[in-house]
Amino acid sequence: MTDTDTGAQPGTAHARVLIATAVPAERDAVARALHDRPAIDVVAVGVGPAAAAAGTATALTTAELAGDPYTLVVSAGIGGGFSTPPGTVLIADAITVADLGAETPEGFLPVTELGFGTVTHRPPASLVRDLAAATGTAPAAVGTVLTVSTVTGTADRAALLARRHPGAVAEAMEGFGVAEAAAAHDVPVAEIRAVSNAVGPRDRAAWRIGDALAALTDAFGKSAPVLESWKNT
Ligand SMILES: O=C(O)c1cccc(C(=O)CC[C@H]2O[C@@H](n3cnc4c(=O)[nH]cnc43)[C@H](O)[C@@H]2O)c1
Repeated sequence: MTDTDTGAQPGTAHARVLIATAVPAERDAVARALHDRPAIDVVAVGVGPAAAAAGTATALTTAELAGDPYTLVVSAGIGGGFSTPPGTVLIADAITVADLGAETPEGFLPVTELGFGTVTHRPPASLVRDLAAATGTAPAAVGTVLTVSTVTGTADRAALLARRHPGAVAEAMEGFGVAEAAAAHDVPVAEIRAVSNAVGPRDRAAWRIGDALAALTDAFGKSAPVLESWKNT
């Protein structure tokens, strides 16, 4: 296929978007909004940052080797909200791993303070702005989405995370892994979450997964034109 076939300017890579969810139910909720969008692929990469990084990196490498690389990666799914009700759509302006580091007698040290790696990936500001506008997301619902390896289950832990990350709007388990893979391939990243539950004392019966999945479908229906047309300038 040539650049002309895709409608892109000659010599300009056409947009190709990879959306990574944790589980098939999330993948299907996103994909429901994306029929007739051949430039966007949705894959379920597994639960947790390690599975997410491995699955995303595999998809990125496969596309590169096929000569049709992805130009944008999105981590998507349901998540715990810090202060917004189930069904709220949240957009990350920072994707931060909350529990990568070391406990010390003086408290938690992020891995960067140990001299390693990174703890935050920042989606491009113009993409965050365009996604928020397209989905009608309020400014208060744009913020840091934390990545955790253990779902928060107590009020104490929720308060500690909120104190440590005052800009946090949500926690989930994959964003940082997806972002690490995207960064390794030099591809920009975004994260979109729909709230299924509150971050706090564990109450699995109170999770509103159906509401969150429906909100996810709606958000991706509205976001698809932005994802397809957004250019990293
Ligand atoms: O049981 C189902 O039908 C079902 C359908 C879709 C998704 C699920 C999940 O359990 C997804 C797990 C996924 O959700 C994220 N998540 C949601 N709430 C939180 C939270 O409070 N803290 C951290 N992560 C959360 C997370 O990304 C998981 O991978 C079930």
